Amino acid sequence: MSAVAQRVETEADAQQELTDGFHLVIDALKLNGIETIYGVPGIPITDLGRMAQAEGIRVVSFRHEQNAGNAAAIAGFLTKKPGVCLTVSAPGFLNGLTALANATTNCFPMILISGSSEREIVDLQQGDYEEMDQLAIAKPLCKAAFRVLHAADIGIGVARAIRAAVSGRPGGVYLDLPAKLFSQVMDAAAGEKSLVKVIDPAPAQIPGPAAVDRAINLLKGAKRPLIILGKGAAYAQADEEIRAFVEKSGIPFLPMSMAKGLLPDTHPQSAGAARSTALKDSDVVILLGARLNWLLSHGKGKTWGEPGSKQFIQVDIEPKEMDSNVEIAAPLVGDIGSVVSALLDRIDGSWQAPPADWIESIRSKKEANIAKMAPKLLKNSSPMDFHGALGSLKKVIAERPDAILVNEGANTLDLARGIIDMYQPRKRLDVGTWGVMGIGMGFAIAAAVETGKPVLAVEGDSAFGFSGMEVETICRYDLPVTIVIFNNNGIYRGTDTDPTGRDPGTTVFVKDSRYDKMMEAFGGVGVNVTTPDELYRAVSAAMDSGKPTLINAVIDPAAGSESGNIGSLNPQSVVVRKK
Ligand SMILES: CC(C)(COP(=O)(O)OP(=O)(O)OC[C@H]1O[C@@H](n2cnc3c(N)ncnc32)[C@H](O)[C@@H]1OP(=O)(O)O)[C@@H](O)C(=O)NCCC(=O)NCCSC=O
Repeated sequence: MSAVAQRVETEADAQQELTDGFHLVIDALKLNGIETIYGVPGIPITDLGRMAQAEGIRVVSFRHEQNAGNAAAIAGFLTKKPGVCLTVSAPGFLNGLTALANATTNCFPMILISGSSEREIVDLQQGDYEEMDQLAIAKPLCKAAFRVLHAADIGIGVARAIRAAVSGRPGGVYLDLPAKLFSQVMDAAAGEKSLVKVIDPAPAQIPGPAAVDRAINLLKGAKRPLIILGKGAAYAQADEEIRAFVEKSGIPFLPMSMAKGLLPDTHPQSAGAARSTALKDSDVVILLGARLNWLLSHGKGKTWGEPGSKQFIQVDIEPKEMDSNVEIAAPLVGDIGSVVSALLDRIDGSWQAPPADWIESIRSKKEANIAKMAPKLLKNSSPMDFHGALGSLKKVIAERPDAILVNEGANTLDLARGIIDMYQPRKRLDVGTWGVMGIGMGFAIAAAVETGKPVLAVEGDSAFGFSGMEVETICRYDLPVTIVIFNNNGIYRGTDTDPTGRDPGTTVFVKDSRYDKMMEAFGGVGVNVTTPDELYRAVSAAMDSGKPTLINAVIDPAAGSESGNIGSLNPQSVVVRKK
């Protein structure tokens, strides 16, 4: 019981049991099955964290709110329950907001709960401690934003936040809790009654029969059909239905990055290693929880072959997603599980497998690409190049298919995505829709906390920098996280120079840094490796030990290309200035 609640209890009728805002927030979260809070303590939520811990909620305290927010977001993706991030007011809130916006963009259910300063002072702009109109700032960056002013409304506020985060298209929700709310006191029985258990927070959305017919007819008429699996399909946890749909239909599938493993990358129907062919030559494409955004070249242009050569079936829970970039011939609005089950029912005796020449053209392209890649993965050179190092990590994951792979960087991301095969759903967590750097340690921590599985975070040296201080958090909570830093001394590569000779080049870091020493500073294991063989041995040992480990993998500073394989997004100057 908080000091305030205690004092009021002794002063008032000793028979009357009281509760306060702190307890009501905790009770509301617990009632709705929230088992973990990710956050950073401070005014005015320090006691909330302490009390939540005392009440049995797992509270994971971070060093920076952005990382706590990313952890909450990916916890939401992994569990289909909203991940909760708790922050202090103004600056802490703003630090968490990047993660909230990223969660919304990626459709991860998350609730950012921030303490805030007094309404009366904020609204008159009288300069309160950490004064900021947080609700107004959060609104455009999330699905919904709520503020609770009275203890009796905490139950409703938490319920609304949960339902908004997980129903329909999931996303980020902001819940503003002013400092004064926490010490508001009310009768305990009335408080308990005011709590709301959210029933059926994400109701199934069944597709209309006509929409299913339209999609099935299109698929039946296709000569070169393709299934694209997005992270929405991974989120849905309809793994068996999706697998059955792919296998019974016989249609080749192409997984987006975080959908890898829904079916194993080694599955005979995978078109992952024949991506260009699959996109360019297909005639009917069914998008399962994948959006036609930049990652799919907006469904048009040379990636997609001849203009007009494509017809799209799109499965999405959000009707407004349809026709966002190109015409969708067969929109299928509903949740992935319900839609796939409906499609599956229609794959009956009259279904014919796709034409053999289509299957063969994907297979031969795939085999050619894999054969071309194979020798590069076996190179045991020192310093390492990306392919040699990733060849080692590919083996590590093949031997531990239930491990979770977190991945960010430029070349480190783009090459790992293709090279490291995934075998199980929701085991690959990466930069997602925005291609955002900084998710690494937050994702790794939540993956370990939520699943208890070994986590391998494969990080570019630049990407790691955004969340690197959380290695202390990993050591403090003794989490089974192995971090590999691909250290090539800079962003993209480590060879740039300042043409004026005054400063370091804008994309380089301190040469030959030893990131492994950071881990040792906090009692974890640090290892420095220079060959793929050493890397394989060090990562295998770390993952088997379950001890927090950071492996500094020395990569040739000249290895790597600008922006990995999305260099075309980087504008280039067309003017050469005369000196
Ligand atoms: C936009 C993309 C979806 C598409 O990239 P593409 O290069 O077209 O495809 P990728 O999937 O990367 O595959 C590249 C090629 O490798 C082939 N490929 C894929 N897997 C394999 C395996 N296992 N073996 C052999 N070859 C393979 C694939 O068929 C392609 O060849 P072909 O079929 O022959 O073409 C991707 O680049 C992406 O997800 N980018 C996000 C990057 C990001 O977020 N960066 C953060 C910012 S970095 C900050 O600077």
